[in-house]
Amino acid sequence: MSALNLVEQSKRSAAFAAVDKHVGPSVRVLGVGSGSTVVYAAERLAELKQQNKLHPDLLCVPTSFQSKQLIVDSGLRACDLDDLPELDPSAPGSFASIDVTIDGADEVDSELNAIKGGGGAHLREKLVAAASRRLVLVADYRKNSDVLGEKWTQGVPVEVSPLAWRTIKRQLERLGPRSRAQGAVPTDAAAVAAFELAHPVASLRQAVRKAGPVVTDNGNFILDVCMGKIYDPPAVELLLKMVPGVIEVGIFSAMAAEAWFGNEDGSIACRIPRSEMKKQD
Ligand SMILES: O=C[C@H](O)[C@H](O)[C@H](O)COP(=O)(O)O
Repeated sequence: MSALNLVEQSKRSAAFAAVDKHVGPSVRVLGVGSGSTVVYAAERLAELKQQNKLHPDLLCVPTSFQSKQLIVDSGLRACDLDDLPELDPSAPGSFASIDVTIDGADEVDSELNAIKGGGGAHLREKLVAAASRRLVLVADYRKNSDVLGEKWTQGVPVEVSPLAWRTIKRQLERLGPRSRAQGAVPTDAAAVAAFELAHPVASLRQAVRKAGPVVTDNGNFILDVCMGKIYDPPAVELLLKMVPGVIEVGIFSAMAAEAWFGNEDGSIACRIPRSEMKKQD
């Protein structure tokens, strides 16, 4: 099998396995992620729908324009996040009105912190993930990592306001130890040790087959911020998010409950956060 086919096959097997495990007739509201791996999840959902194995009134919450098309093309019903009924506020976890969300990832570390937004969809993806009782990631073996930034070296996708993208870029690039020492941003010890590079480099993501920048589904720009390995994803997420004009950061810290990977040898691995594994030992 060629390398390309191997990657596609591993995406497909991970997506099929995750859907089979998590999307049965009891799931009433499903979040549908974005990207090339989720295409296979949608393929499996369409099959299950044909076989009457899904809830008859299943609602699917999209995370992007692409995701909505996948839902509609699979014969499923799309529903906006804000159209979901408000749950009993006194019930535990009541904010989570989505039963489960299946989404892709660009890189996943041992605690299931993830980098997302390679396709520019991370703002809506994070909104949907935060409203989900369970976030399940699906990916091929190239995304399976110990530390974020080890395999995904294109930078953390950061959605920013087009109004002042140059100013935001400069501020993001000042998030090195020197600017922290000057008091430009918090000098919190965890944040200082959070990433590898003293001077992050942010680049405006350029469109392909259109002159100029990528414009997200929300009308914003994307800065890809290279900062080497990310040793403390929650601290870095917070640090980036504090820069005025940053709309959403493509670091998803401690949001995923499970990650399914298609391996090179054709097998499938399901991972939970390493700290959870230790508790189960
Ligand atoms: O913005 C895009 C999303 O975060 C995707 O889920 C992520 O980039 C992974 O995409 P793919 O499955 O194509 O590798």
